[in-house]
Amino acid sequence: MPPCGQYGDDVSDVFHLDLTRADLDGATLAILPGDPGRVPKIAERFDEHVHLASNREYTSHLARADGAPVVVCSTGIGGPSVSIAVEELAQLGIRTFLRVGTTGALQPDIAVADVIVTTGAVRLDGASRHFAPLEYPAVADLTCATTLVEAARSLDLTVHTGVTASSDTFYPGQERYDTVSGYVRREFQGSAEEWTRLHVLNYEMEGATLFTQCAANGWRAGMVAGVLVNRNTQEIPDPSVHDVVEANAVSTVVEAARRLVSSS
Ligand SMILES: O=P(O)(O)O[C@H]1O[C@H](CO)[C@@H](O)[C@H]1O
Ligand SMILES: O=c1cc[nH]c(=O)[nH]1
Repeated sequence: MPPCGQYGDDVSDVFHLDLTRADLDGATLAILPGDPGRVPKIAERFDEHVHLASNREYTSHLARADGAPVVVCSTGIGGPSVSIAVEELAQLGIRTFLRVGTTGALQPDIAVADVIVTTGAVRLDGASRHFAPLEYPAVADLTCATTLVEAARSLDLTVHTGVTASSDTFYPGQERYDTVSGYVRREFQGSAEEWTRLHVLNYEMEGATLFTQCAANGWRAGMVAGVLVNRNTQEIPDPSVHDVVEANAVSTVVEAARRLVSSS
């Protein structure tokens, strides 16, 4: 066991990701989709890629952008699982984390298949409190956010920037009534309208943990999400739009990763 905080070349497999430092071949940037099924779709957008490991919700590939190694690793759903992926990837040398996901828009002018680059997240989650007190802001790294925006624009995508609400639950925490019980706790009743009035752009489930954990450790993090549904018109996303939404977000993060590794 290395001394606390001193992770070097001798690290054996990290506990959940089933990866070693040697597997990453010196990579310092990771792309983090939530869905393990999205990992090969992202990795194959690079020049070459190889499957590294699959354990629980964590599937990882090593890809190359003009020779530079880039890790693609799924995080599963929610703050607790993303926090494990980030910690274990950081133990192996990753210092820049780009989350790519899907989201539900709150502002009426945001359309399905647009992309959202988050500048800061409302900490509705529990896991971020394990890294810093609630007064600490969940903010994206400026270079990561700017690069994601430039990447989206270079692809002629409609990109929105601003604040995201990160909820621990998909249903009550995002004020969805279309459930078995149909019940949303009083704390969350009216919350979607309030976040909308406060100019929050969207709901998702990992950003607040990712940003707080990374900022508190001095690591860089950015996040782009494809809009699956606009909550002003619909509660549950329509599966028929999923592929185009995912493709827009994936294209953005791949282009941003290329730019970040080529400039480092
Ligand atoms: O598409 P992903 O990355 O999973 O992101 C969003 O989708 C999941 C919920 O359906 C949550 O993880 C949410 O953050
Ligand atoms: O509405 C949505 C869509 C995707 N992911 C979420 O967390 N919420």
